[in-house]
Amino acid sequence: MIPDLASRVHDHSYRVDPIIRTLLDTDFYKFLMLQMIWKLKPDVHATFGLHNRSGAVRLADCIDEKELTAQLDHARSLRFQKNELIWLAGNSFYGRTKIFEPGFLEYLGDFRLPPYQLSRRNGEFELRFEGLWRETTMWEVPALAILNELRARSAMFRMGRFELDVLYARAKAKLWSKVERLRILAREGPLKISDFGTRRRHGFLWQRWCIEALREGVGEALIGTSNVKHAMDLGLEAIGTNAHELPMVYAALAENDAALREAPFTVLEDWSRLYDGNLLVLLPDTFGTTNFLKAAPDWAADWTGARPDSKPPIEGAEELIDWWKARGRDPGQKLIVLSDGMTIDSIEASVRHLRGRAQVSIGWGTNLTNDFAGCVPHGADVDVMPPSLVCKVIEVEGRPAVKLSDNPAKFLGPKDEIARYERVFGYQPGVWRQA
Ligand SMILES: Nc1ncnc2c1ncn2[C@@H]1O[C@H](COP(=O)(O)OP(=O)(O)OP(=O)(O)O)[C@@H](O)[C@H]1O
Ligand SMILES: O=P(O)(O)OC[C@H]1O[C@H](OP(=O)(O)OP(=O)(O)O)[C@H](O)[C@@H]1O
Ligand SMILES: O=C(O)c1cccnc1
Repeated sequence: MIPDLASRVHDHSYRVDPIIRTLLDTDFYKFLMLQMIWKLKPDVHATFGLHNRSGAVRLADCIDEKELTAQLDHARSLRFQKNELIWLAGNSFYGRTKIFEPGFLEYLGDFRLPPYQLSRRNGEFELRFEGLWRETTMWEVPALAILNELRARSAMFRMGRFELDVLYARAKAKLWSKVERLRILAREGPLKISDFGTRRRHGFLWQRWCIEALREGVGEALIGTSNVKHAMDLGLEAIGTNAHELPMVYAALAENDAALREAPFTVLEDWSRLYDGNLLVLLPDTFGTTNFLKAAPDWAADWTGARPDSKPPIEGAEELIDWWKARGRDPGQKLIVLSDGMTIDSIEASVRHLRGRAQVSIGWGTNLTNDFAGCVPHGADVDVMPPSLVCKVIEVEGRPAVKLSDNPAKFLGPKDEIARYERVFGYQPGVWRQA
């Protein structure tokens, strides 16, 4: 039973209240990827780093460094509990039992989050995680969830009991109005939606409220949550695909341009050695979607679906549909996971547009689990707007990691390496926009 949220925030403001309480409080795809890393790249070192894309919000201005340290240290003190490992071992995921090997579960038994490096520069935190990839990768989601929740707490710290009550009442009503629109959408035709909102959520219990509200509101249309702890507790499916870090690390490890060009497809080959069925979802945009699809081996078109993650959703989906058609596959049988900054408006528009043309599934993140805009009693929205924080792999075995994406705002890496990747992959900026 979820406690009264306003009372809880009020009552918990006087002592350390751990944000991450279990290592299962993370995205399911992290476990899928971790098993592959543990099996195929156990000795690779990869550094992850925090990157704040919202220039206007300086985290160190609103988050107390000591509190941040206490939260990060608490997360480092966690171990997987026996019952959690038994659940991971015995539960079926994507219709498959024993998706995790016994050796991997044994590895998890000894797992703890590796050390972190925290410093400050120009009013901003620098947070880095250096070490083995099979350890550092697990920081991404909890680190982001901690920072986002600390920021939300700092905004709520000065609010009184009734202001908090109104804040949550408004946020609940706001979410419910989205649920009502989804109900209409679900009555019109197929709808599949999943919570992807762990990393940028307002808080753990708020995320749970959102998931449970969605479940009551849309029923079967809620296919699950990417959050493993919520999935376990609520008896929901754990949902996951794969992330940019895989091609980013493989690319950084490439010894020459030819190997670099092949790296995104080597990732797919390795992934398909471990997983099949609905877990074969292409992530085409790491170094640009158009060139990825053009260069992709024909067998890639046999994968179950794709997750376009940086073009506007309809354009991204249309490009995939054209590609499957050109490769002689039926797009109507393919799964398209839309997950980049989805809002209720873009969900409605893309689901309606794509109905009957492909199987669409929505991964709903920030706009599900951290939308308090217009809910603050004094109207100071800026304090509750989630900053665009990411925690990305930045260095691999001493070499810089690069992400291009279809959206230049998401580029990562040193300028000269970005230029090299653009050349090697034949990156085509904005080609899709002119279509
Ligand atoms: N961040 C979190 N991660 C996992 N579980 C959580 C988290 N926050 C709350 N819970 C769980 O939700 C329930 C209600 O939480 P809450 O913290 O309000 O309980 P509590 O009795 O006040 O405990 P505490 O004083 O330790 O916070 C408890 O079962 C708690 O374990
Ligand atoms: O609804 P949202 O808040 O967008 O959450 C979901 C997004 O989060 C992840 O990427 P992340 O933003 O961490 O990195 P990226 O933007 O570089 O893909 C994921 O790839 C989704 O795009
Ligand atoms: O599994 C995924 O693809 C996923 C989950 C959460 C957030 N972003 C992506």
